Amino acid sequence: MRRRRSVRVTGGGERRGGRPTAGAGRDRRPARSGGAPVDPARWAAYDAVTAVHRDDAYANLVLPTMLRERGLHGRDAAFATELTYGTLRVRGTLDAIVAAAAGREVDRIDPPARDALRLGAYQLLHTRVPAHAAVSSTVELVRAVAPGAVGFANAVLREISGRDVEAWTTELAPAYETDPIGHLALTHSHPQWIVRAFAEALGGDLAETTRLLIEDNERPPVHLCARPGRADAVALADEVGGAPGAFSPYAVYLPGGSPGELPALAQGRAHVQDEGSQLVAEALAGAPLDGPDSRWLDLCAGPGGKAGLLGAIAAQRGATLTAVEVAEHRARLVEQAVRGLPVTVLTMDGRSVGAESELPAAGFDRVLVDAPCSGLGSLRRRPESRWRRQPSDLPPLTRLQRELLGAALRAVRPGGLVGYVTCSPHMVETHVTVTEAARRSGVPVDFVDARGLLPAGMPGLGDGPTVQLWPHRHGTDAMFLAVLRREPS
Ligand SMILES: C[S@@+](CC[C@H](N)C(=O)[O-])C[C@H]1O[C@@H](n2cnc3c(N)ncnc32)[C@H](O)[C@@H]1O
Repeated sequence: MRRRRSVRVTGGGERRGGRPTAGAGRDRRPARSGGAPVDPARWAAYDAVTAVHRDDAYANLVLPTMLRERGLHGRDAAFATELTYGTLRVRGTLDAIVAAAAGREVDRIDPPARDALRLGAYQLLHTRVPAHAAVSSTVELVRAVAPGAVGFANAVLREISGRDVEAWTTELAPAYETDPIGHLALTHSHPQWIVRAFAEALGGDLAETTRLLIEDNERPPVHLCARPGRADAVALADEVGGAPGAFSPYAVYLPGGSPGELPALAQGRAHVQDEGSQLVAEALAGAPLDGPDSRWLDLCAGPGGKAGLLGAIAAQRGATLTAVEVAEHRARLVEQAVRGLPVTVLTMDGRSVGAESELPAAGFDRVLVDAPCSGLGSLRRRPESRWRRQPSDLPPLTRLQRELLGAALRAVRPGGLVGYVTCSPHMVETHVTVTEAARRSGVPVDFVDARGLLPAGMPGLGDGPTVQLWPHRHGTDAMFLAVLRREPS
């Protein structure tokens, strides 16, 4: 029987089992039973992947902390990051291959051995690590975390190493002709329901859906937003060694993938923000509006990315922004993000428009609803999220989205504008929510063609009046934007 051995990462840098963490980056810890040592980068990747699967941790939060605590930099940190994010992203395909090689479902493999095998399979199938090194280092990892599974792991890895990833997926995926969604899901490592939702949002175009799935599996570049009035994108790009964005006038693409401790961020001249988020915020701020234009509202502000940009634009235009966030800790993040800008942060439920004096009905000229959503549009930035999300998440989310958009339509004055945004292309969170919320609100509205609010010449914006951005078309997260004008009274 295999013994389970839990390896736990704690905030204090201690692990059960006595392996030190803090400052251990240079250590070559001996394997437990006399094998070769496992290097710190693979340990970090293993511990991060395990924390995600066992503790529901987020890789983009847990891994940087681990790297810092263990003193991992440069190539070690890059390797640990590649292993962690890559393994989590393509877990679905890896699991099918591990199961086939093991002759049993992955659910029937002990979790420590299972995560080690996923990491080993990733190295064999998706990296240039020589096969013998991928196998031996993974076997040593298994020796440390699941000693009873060493022989099993060795056999499974040798079986996997006999073919490349194309050969494996050709064997395991259903035929494209009879089951295109199942084929794409296994080949490109996405849950089937998500592939189906993407295909629907792309009008059933499976070739384009495939391009999107491929893009979702790439490591995305970090985008910075040069805050208007505080920084210029071209100068910031020079300063950080990056490149100005293709579409947003504020965007800078950062080389190397990590913003680290950039002075521009510390000094509030810029913040990290996907270019798509910048574009939808800028679109709402720039939409033509008759009459007063000084009271802006962000109804779902945490953690404050769009509030930071809107606040900076508001400062230039003599407007003020009210930023509403229901979660206390996220409201505090908004406060940090808007420091020095003409923004008032309210910790309250955005649905209370008309019931709270700070959120008067018909009291705002421009209102943003950046609604809580499934996040299916930013899967490339959150490697584990595609496996965590479930179709059953959608009904409560869409109810909340409708209620928040209804509140926004109450909050905007006659003639004013509401921007509805999701970081999801799922039709029930985009078109269905907007149509239903507008119908139920009883507030008469017209759609503004959002295509005309985006930079001239931007390709692939569809037939309007709403806009769906896409990673594979625009290099942005898949942000959706609808702009509604409340009919003047
Ligand atoms: C998609 S995020 C907004 C992202 C933000 N606009 C930005 O750019 O950083 C949605 C936010 O809405 C908040 N939220 C959820 N329900 C809410 C409610 N009823 N009222 C106000 N905020 C709510 C969530 O806590 C979350 O912070």
